[in-house]
Amino acid sequence: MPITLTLTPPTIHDHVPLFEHDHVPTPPLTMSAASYESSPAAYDRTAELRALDDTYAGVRGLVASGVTHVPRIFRVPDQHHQPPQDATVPVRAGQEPAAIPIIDLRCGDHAAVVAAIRQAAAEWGFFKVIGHGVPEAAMAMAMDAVRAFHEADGGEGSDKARLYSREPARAVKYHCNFDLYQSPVANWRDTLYLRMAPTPPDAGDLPDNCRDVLFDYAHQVKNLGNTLFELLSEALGLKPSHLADIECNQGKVLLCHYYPPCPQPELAIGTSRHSDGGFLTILLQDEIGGLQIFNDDQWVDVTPTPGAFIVNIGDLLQLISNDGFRSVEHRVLAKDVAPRVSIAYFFGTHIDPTSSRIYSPIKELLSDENQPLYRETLASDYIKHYYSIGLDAKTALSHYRL
Ligand SMILES: O=C(O)CCC(=O)C(=O)O
Ligand SMILES: [Fe+2]
Repeated sequence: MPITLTLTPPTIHDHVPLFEHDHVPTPPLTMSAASYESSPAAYDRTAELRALDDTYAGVRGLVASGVTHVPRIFRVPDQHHQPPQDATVPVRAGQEPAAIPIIDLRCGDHAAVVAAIRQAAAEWGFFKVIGHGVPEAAMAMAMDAVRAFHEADGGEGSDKARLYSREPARAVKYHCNFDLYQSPVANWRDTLYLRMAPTPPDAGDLPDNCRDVLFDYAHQVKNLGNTLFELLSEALGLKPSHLADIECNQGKVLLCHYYPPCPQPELAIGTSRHSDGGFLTILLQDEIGGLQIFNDDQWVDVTPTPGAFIVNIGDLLQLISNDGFRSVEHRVLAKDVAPRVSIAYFFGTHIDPTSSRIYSPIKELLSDENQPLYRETLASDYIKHYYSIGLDAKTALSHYRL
């Protein structure tokens, strides 16, 4: 299977404190639990990344092989668990989620819903929605299908082997870390990637065991996304169709994540801290937990709420709203209890690399008191920039700040 790799030399890991080993073996470049008990002297990060990639089996395959220690490519530097540089207080994990708003879209009071969304998007950048109209059965079936895909064997001829790729042009692919060779820390996570729009994938490309269910799920969540874009437009004081008119909802990507149980969760991270690059994300998580957002100088748990979706603002919506809405950093902790499944549905024209659309702060929102905070950007340039950085930094948006 052809895989195009862009290799970058290791960075932060050169400075990570090394683990103590009495014995210094040379790790073979094959995928086994033993090969990942790598030693300080023999550590070749790029080779180990490649070794993992070459298995086509991801973190799930590693765990299935019986690994009992977190391999170094996944080990998080100490500073990773610290807040971003501008924060002033230490991290406190395990916060109560008291203030993350839960918004009932069917409450019957349209103005109240718009006001709640305005406040949540401006203050939190994250909120949960209930009364959203997506049948709970469709949500449950999608989660089961994603779990089944990831837990299936990855041997020759399997869907996993067929789909394993990080080729940008492919609409349907499966891989371990889209930014494996860019980011300083490999995440304890595998992902099935489905680009649903602007061009829908061939049905035949989707794995047999989740094709119909995920198509149906994507259809339902697309409708919810359209509703949310209308509400968000109104929340900005614009006509309901404004965000759709400027094509914020055109590109659509589903990321179906699987976080295998981690033998040393304190040494690894499920998803490194990042903000989402697009306009809007609608996330479904199972009951395991681990998602946190960085709010008010601390990490706050986004606890599972049965039947709810989590909605968050992406970088480009922060840019065009001229900071009216916030794109907030979040991360997923590794857990040792059980596998965790989540499905993130991203909306953003920028996901289409051929898009020639330019985004800048929306003119109707600007005034003498509200001067533009960002320079304009070609949608495709933004995404290129975002992907070139990889997760683990919030520098993509700041690059465009005036
Ligand atoms: O798995 C999750 O809960 C979050 C995933 C996420 O943040 C992302 O895909 O951007
Ligand atoms: Fe995210």
